[in-house]
Amino acid sequence: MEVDDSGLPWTDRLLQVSEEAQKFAKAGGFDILAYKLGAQKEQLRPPRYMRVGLLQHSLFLPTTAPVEQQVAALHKHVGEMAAAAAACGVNVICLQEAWTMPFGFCTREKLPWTEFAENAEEGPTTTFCQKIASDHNMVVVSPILERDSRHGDTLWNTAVVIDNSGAVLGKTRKNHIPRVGDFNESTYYMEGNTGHRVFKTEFGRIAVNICYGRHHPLNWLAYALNGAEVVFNPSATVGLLSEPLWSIEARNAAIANHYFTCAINRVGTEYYPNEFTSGDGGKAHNDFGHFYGSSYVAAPDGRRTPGLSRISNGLLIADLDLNLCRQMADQWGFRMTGRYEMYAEDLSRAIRHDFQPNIVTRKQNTGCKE
Ligand SMILES: NC(=O)NCCC(=O)O
Repeated sequence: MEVDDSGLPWTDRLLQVSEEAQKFAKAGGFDILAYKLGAQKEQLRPPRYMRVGLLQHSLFLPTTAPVEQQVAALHKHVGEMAAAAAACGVNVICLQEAWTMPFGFCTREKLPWTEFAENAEEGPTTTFCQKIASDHNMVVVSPILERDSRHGDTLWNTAVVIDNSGAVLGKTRKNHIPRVGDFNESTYYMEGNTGHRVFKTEFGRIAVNICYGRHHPLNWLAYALNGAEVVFNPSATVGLLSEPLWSIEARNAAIANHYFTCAINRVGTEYYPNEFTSGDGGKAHNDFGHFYGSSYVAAPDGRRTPGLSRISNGLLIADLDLNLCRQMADQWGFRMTGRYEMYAEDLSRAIRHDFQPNIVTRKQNTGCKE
């Protein structure tokens, strides 16, 4: 059997969780799972492990509590989960989409939900995450609702990336805004304008494909073109809508793009004070349905970790040997065999207003005998 540097099989293996982390988990009522996704031993390159931590959680106060109190409760509990991740030696943690707030976009009401928006560079949540990052030498990916006051107070769905020194490395915005089910986010913010940034950290190159972007294979591809080795997919999605797709999309993206993917979803059912409808003839209701958690990590060779719970708060830790990305690129050659010029030509034709689909019909094919 192939072994890695530690002499253990390089396939999946459960990691030990430190006692200190277990204490945090018991006190905070959340699960911790830890796995290793190793690579084959190479002669010239030592293994290059990045230890990631994925956090999934519910709200800690009702959606009707004062905004400041809701944010403070989330900071407190998520801070404890991050401390558990630090106690496990995590290098990079990623929080769930819009982690500081209820996913109140279903309501289409502006207040109080827009009051959760914050400045990405200097807002209280970024300051909070900077301290976690510098205290624990850990990169923090913090997806928030952004208020961009330099551009007319516009709102964005943004992930802030803070490096392990505590400095803001940059931000990246959600590229694809859903128009499906109760996901009425297009009432609040537009498609992101930051492209497919990849962030070079001390531990490896990371990117963030926020939620609905996971349904778009070309979106995943663009992060690979820019050299991502790990792509986080912080999400907020509900069972009746997307659960059949959940285990497939991020895993498939990992295979197709020779990188690791980390799919993260919140848990719980959020209730809103005023009823809203789903535009499907059904009855008005006060809840968004069940956010099913099930966060997981997928490797470029198709392996994946088990998922966190569908109902409980949790921290998923995974050791990723980034050498596996190039090993899979060499083995399968998807990047090498991709016909990018042909796709680029197809795309540039398809976006023209006078586009004619390239369909061969009998009538056009005059060279053939009837
Ligand atoms: N947050 C978000 O974009 N949700 C859309 C639904 C989905 O992609 O599953």
